[in-house]
Amino acid sequence: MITMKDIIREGDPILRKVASDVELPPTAEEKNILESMLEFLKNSQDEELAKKYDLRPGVGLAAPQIGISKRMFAVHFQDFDGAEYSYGLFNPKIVSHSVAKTYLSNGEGCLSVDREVPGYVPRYQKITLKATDLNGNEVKLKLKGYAAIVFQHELDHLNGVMFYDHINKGDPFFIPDNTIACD
Ligand SMILES: O=CN(O)CCNC(=O)c1cccc(Cl)c1Cl
Ligand code: NI
Repeated sequence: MITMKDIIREGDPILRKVASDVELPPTAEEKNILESMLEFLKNSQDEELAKKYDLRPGVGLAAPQIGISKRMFAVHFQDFDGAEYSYGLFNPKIVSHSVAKTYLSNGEGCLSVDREVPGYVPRYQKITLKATDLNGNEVKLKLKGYAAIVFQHELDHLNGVMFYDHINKGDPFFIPDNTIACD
């Protein structure tokens, strides 16, 4: 099982690389890895298991964060209106997005960043994302608000982007035009 010792921390160049496409169909090993990433997220959100294995909670995990520079990530969370998202995705791609942006009023955090980085992280408010899921099916997801934010945080990891790259250097709590809080 994946534990915190497997999580790559900032400073490791792999977090700044553009990850490589996964050749489809994925190998059994690639599927096992993605399934273990999803299992980590579920474990990290289970009070007993998180305590037992000293896991920091996460709603998403991208392969570069466990040292694998491949275009795959897992998400496991409920959004504010209770919709559940639990996916392992290969080669995710944003195919369209809103002009409008959104952000979480408490900012973002990252398992690869062992420090608080305060500030708003403006992201597209709505995205349409295409990918191949763990069962080998093409999925097309229309996401907005918190779900859109989480998927964009993970997709950033596949492109070597960290959440704090989006925080305004001069004023971390600057709110750009066309940007509204998601919560
Ligand atoms: O890349 C994934 N992680 O680093 C897992 C830890 N961070 C979170 O769960 C998290 C927390 C707040 C906002 C967002 Cl958008 C995310 Cl994703
Ligand atoms: Ni992260």
